[in-house]
Amino acid sequence: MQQKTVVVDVEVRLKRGSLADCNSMRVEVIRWLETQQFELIPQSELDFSGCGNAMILAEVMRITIGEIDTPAFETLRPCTASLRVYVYRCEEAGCVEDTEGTGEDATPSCVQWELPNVDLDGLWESLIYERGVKRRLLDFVGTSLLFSDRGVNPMIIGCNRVALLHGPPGTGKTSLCRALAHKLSIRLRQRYPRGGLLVEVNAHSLFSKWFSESGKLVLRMFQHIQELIEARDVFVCVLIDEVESLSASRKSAMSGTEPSDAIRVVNALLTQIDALRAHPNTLVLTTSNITGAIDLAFVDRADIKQFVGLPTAEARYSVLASAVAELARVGIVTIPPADGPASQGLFLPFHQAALLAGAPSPGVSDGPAARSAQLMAIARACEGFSGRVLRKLPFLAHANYIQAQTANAGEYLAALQSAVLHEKKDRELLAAN
Ligand SMILES: Nc1ncnc2c1ncn2[C@@H]1O[C@H](COP(=O)(O)OP(=O)(O)OP(=O)(O)O)[C@@H](O)[C@H]1O
Repeated sequence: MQQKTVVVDVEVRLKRGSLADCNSMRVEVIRWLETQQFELIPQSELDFSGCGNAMILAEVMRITIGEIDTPAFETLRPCTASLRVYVYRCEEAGCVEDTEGTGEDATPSCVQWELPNVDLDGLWESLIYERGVKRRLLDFVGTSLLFSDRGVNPMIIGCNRVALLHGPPGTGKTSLCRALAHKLSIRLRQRYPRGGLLVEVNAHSLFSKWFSESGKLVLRMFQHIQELIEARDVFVCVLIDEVESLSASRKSAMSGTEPSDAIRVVNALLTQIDALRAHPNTLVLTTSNITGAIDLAFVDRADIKQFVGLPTAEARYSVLASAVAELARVGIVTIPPADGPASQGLFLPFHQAALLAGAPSPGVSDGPAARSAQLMAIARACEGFSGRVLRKLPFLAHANYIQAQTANAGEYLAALQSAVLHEKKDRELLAAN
């Protein structure tokens, strides 16, 4: 018998209103998968329509394969993998804003999500980074939990359970933090049966017109977080966005242009973050656009500092391919029936597309190879664009160059190319001014 070595995480989302028992479902899914020979593709959805299991067909909405740590090109099948199956239900209500003040003066101090949350489901898979970025974040949490389980003395080995994601604007840092919190609430379900909570704080908002009140605001907010943490069967992620604004305030305070209030507020925040360390069911995720501007006191608290850069050619190709596939799914982009269902056969995988020499011949836009070559040329032209810009281009391509209910794939890709050229010109103009 072949040895089962590679661990594969499989997430099973139950349908809305499903009353299925998660443990029984887990057993059913494992039983089915262990007999299957198909290839497991990392971060893809599994087609289980032909599984022949009445319980799975009636109750399951989606089955997703997690990150797989095998060398690229190595084929992995369910029957030879070691499967870790997680069954979950999504909280249907979106985020809730906890605001300070009333009327015009109302300032959202934090936003709270119950996890797993329907609004965040699929976000992790939609974010495309170089190999290892997501794995590193998951491994960081794994090590943090192991150390706290084994009672490793924090005075001997520092572990604050604080992560800092930094990089250019629009590269998906905030989204990645939200997606990580959602993912953890699914994967840590056995440990935290009541699920998770994500409390999102925008650091900048702590220093706006509420400046003189900020100290109190920080304390009140962390008191609230402490109350949430008290329930030991809930995993609480605290996301602090734009942490560089804290340092800016502290620096200006130290140079004497601001009252000592600013120093007190930042110190209060750092003290509160330190206090969270005592609770193993918490994780602090922070983001920043300007790495150099972050307070060293803050940087030192982060156990890991993950740079999140502009998308690589492979990521750009995948983001754009997923956008065209989505438009094909809803029938806005059409593909010839001979190419198969819209969800498949639209584009070749990146490594195959990269082998296609140059752009496709003019006028030839049908068939996965021709489309992939065209998309590859577009993806290459998008060098320097952030993920945020890439996600907007497919909309602009339609709005500016199609303006019809449907377009064939060739027409749409030509529109996408025009949208990219337009975006580049806009950027050149902005840079020149
Ligand atoms: N690598 C990527 N893959 C897929 N989508 C991405 C990627 N990077 C960014 N996006 C998309 O861009 C949008 C903006 O992302 P987000 O706001 O999380 O970025 P950010 O880095 O936090 O930005 P900022 O620093 O300006 O706050 C999201 O819709 C996200 O899904």
